[in-house]
Amino acid sequence: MIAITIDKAEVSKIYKSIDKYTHKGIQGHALLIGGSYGKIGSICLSSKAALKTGCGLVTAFIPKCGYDIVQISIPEVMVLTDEKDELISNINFEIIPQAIGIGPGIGQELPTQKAFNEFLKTNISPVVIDADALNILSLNKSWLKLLHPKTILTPHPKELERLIGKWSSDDEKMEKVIAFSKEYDLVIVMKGAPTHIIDGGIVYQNSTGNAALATAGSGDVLTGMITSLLAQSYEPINAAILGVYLHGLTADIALPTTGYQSFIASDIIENIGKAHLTLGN
Ligand SMILES: NC(=O)C1=CN([C@@H]2O[C@H](COP(=O)(O)OP(=O)(O)OC[C@H]3O[C@@H](n4cnc5c(N)ncnc54)[C@H](O)[C@@H]3O)[C@@H](O)[C@H]2O)[C@@H](O)CC1
Ligand SMILES: Nc1ncnc2c1ncn2[C@@H]1O[C@H](COP(=O)(O)OP(=O)(O)O)[C@@H](O)[C@H]1O
Ligand SMILES: [Mg+2]
Repeated sequence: MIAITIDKAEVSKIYKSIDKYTHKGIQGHALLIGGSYGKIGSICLSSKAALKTGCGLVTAFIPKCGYDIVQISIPEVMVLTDEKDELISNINFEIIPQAIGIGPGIGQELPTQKAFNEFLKTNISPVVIDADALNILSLNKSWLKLLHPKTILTPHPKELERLIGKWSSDDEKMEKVIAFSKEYDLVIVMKGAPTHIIDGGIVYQNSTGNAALATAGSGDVLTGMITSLLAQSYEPINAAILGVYLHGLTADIALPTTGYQSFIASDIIENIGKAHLTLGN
């Protein structure tokens, strides 16, 4: 196993500054798929985080009940809706996104499971899989072989346990995740304190972030950030490394003004700009 610390020196090697002559059409189009009745906020957070991380265009694919919510809360984001009101049942779109993030707030209802299966069979874009989409994979493990190489999975400890089963020590957990990453050729963002990223036999350990991130929606924001970087043509492993680093750095930057208690997921989004500025333009 090779172990690498994700610090400023490491991310500076992969960070791409913005070209003076770029435009929104070549800056990457990210599609965020998720939300269900009562959990539209998750996709608002992911979509806004994607825009703030620098991609040129963001579209949210959500159930109909979220249409006004997303349009009003983030006017910069375009919206496509499912035919169903309260859940996603048929993921159908004509745009060609450069990356897709799927799962925040999507729920695990049977029609949503079926839609996710169809999506996996037909999708051609690089993907980040999070939250309930991970739980759906855990319920249907044979679908794991439908994932393209280097698909990014972002489980928190409970989602990870559902995917790979229980472990009895940190060493055993790491062995199991490495084996899982190798078996399906996946990039695993193993969220925690600290977050590790596993790409086969290489394990990256993040150095940013603090307990302020233990707040609702902070993972939804991370999904938007990594999807945005993927859409901007970062290789999957580099999108995961840079996304996790910047996400943690926002909490380190904000902590002196928010304290641990009052920091919320929207504060991550507000500080993405300052985090980016520590690396370049
Ligand atoms: N505003 C919104 O719309 C929000 C929607 N969310 C969505 O709600 C759905 C359910 O997500 P949840 O993650 O809450 O549900 P889960 O049932 O997947 O996870 C919650 C369980 O995991 C455990 N857990 C979480 N992090 C842990 C850690 N670091 N160490 C140990 N145990 C840990 C908790 O104790 C709890 O038992 C997802 O689709 C998610 O995207 C949440 O992200 C919260 C905000
Ligand atoms: N104590 C902590 N220290 C550092 N990072 C944390 C801590 N608690 C949570 N995080 C980070 O916050 C995020 C939580 O993600 P997740 O559990 O998916 O949240 P949600 O589903 O509510 O959006 C992860 O990136 C995780 O690493
Ligand atoms: Mg989550």
